[in-house]
Amino acid sequence: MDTGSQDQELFPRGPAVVAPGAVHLPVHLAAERQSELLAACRRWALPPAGLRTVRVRGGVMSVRQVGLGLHWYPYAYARTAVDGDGAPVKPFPEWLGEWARAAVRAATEVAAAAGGAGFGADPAPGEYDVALVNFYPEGARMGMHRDLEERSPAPVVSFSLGDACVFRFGNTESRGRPWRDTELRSGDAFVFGGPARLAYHAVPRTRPGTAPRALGLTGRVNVTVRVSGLDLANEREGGATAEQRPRCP
Ligand SMILES: O=C(O)CCC(=O)C(=O)O
Ligand SMILES: [Fe+2]
Repeated sequence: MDTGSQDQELFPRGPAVVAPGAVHLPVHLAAERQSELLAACRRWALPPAGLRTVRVRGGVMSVRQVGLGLHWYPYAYARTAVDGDGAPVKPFPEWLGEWARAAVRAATEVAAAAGGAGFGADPAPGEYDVALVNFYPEGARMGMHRDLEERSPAPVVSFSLGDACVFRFGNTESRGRPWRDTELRSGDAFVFGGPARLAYHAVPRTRPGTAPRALGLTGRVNVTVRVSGLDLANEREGGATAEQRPRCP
């Protein structure tokens, strides 16, 4: 079915449990909050340790990224932009952790009302400590992957800004089916944890030109907020902790 923006008034989008432990929260961020988050993303994108092109085995990702709190690179975390300009990663702001916790609370209510799986214990204040900001210019996509570099089972919270996209949420076993496609629009949040924490997911395409005009963004920005479960101060320099795992460009 076409779920274009013109249908929004006729068929208001409600929160949905996409898989056990995976909840879509449409219009979670009001327009003002979206602008606030976008303004922050623009600051974070500036050097040092700003937006960069990510090299993976077999090429470069079409999505450009910047990390907060810790720097994610294929396929580990570090304290500095080891595959960028080498500068210390920008700090993770406390307010963004609070936004993530609020989204988890909202998603928990949705999951409970549906009688489904929750996310385990609510993350404590200050527990969210890293974020990955993804910028999708027209034509960018992200292949099927799992978020494996964190050592915490806490739910991942994703906030979307700008152009809508198709968000493909699969299973924990393989990159293949079954999966479910959800349209994520500007202001939507998506929370995945519990039994869905290690599920494969992807962004097969964005829908160029669908960003709310007032936001003033060409393209799509996604901010995923996570609990790293890592204390890199006590780990070896560079902080590589995860096995080499492919995240397709
Ligand atoms: O852009 C998105 O909605 C998903 C991003 C994602 O999966 C990731 O950063 O690991
Ligand atoms: Fe991901």
